[in-house]
Amino acid sequence: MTRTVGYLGPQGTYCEEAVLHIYSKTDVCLQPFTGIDDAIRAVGSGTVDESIVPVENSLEGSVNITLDTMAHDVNLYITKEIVLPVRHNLLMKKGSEEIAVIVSHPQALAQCRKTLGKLYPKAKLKPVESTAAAARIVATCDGLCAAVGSLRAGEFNGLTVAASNIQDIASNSTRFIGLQRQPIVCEPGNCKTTLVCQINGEQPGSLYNLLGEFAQRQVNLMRIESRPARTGLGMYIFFFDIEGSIAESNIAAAISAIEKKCLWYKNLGSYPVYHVEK
Ligand SMILES: O=C(O)C(=O)C[C@]1(C(=O)O)C=C[C@@H](O)C=C1
Repeated sequence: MTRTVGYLGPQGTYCEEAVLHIYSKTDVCLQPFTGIDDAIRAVGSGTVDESIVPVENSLEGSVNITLDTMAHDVNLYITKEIVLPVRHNLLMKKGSEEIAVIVSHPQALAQCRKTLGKLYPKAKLKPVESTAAAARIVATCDGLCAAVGSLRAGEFNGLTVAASNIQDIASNSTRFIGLQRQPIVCEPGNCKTTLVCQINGEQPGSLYNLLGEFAQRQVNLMRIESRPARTGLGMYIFFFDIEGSIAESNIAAAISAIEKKCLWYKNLGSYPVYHVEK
């Protein structure tokens, strides 16, 4: 049976670009969603086999909706990571000159905030569901609007490029993850492992104690991110990205020690990392 892969649509998003670096269009059935959380929940409910969604950007940091949905709303595993260079363009209707409104995904607008402020100080920035949704809107607007998005989004919607490489930092890149209902076996090598847990924040040293379990086993942490636990103000959950696979004995031992010290805990899986060259 053909594998169905969900992503943040419509056609022309960076998310779709990440999917197409992993799968060929002829091998999978691509299913666009209007929201990142919809794409994630569709894996949980069995509507699609996998969804590929953004999780972190080098300029703007975490994509909170991805972290929160994974922690609170579904029980899924990360099965791959794709790091994609993100080069934004300002897309306009052919023949337009003035720009009063610039539309895009909030992450994309934020990644270009300084550049847009310099080029179009009077333009209003308007967030929409995705960069490709923004390009669609511009294709049907009165001509005073522009979209921040990819060259593909511009091409699909018949737009011209008014400015290219408008991200505030040239090396801008976004990490995407593939989510599935079952974990994969990731042989030690180019692997990462992600955990999320809630600790007892009222006990002094509880985070320090957790970190000690990694340190004493020479386990390298690549990222720590905290998000609200949703159990009250001042309560947090922590995401840990670890270098390596749970198939490695020191990582497996650190994880089982941590499990015992948390109020709740989820192992989000061990998975390979793919870097897309630009
Ligand atoms: O709107 C898109 O094109 C997306 O794929 C979403 C998204 C994100 O949410 O981070 C992906 C990559 C860029 O960082 C900007 C936007």
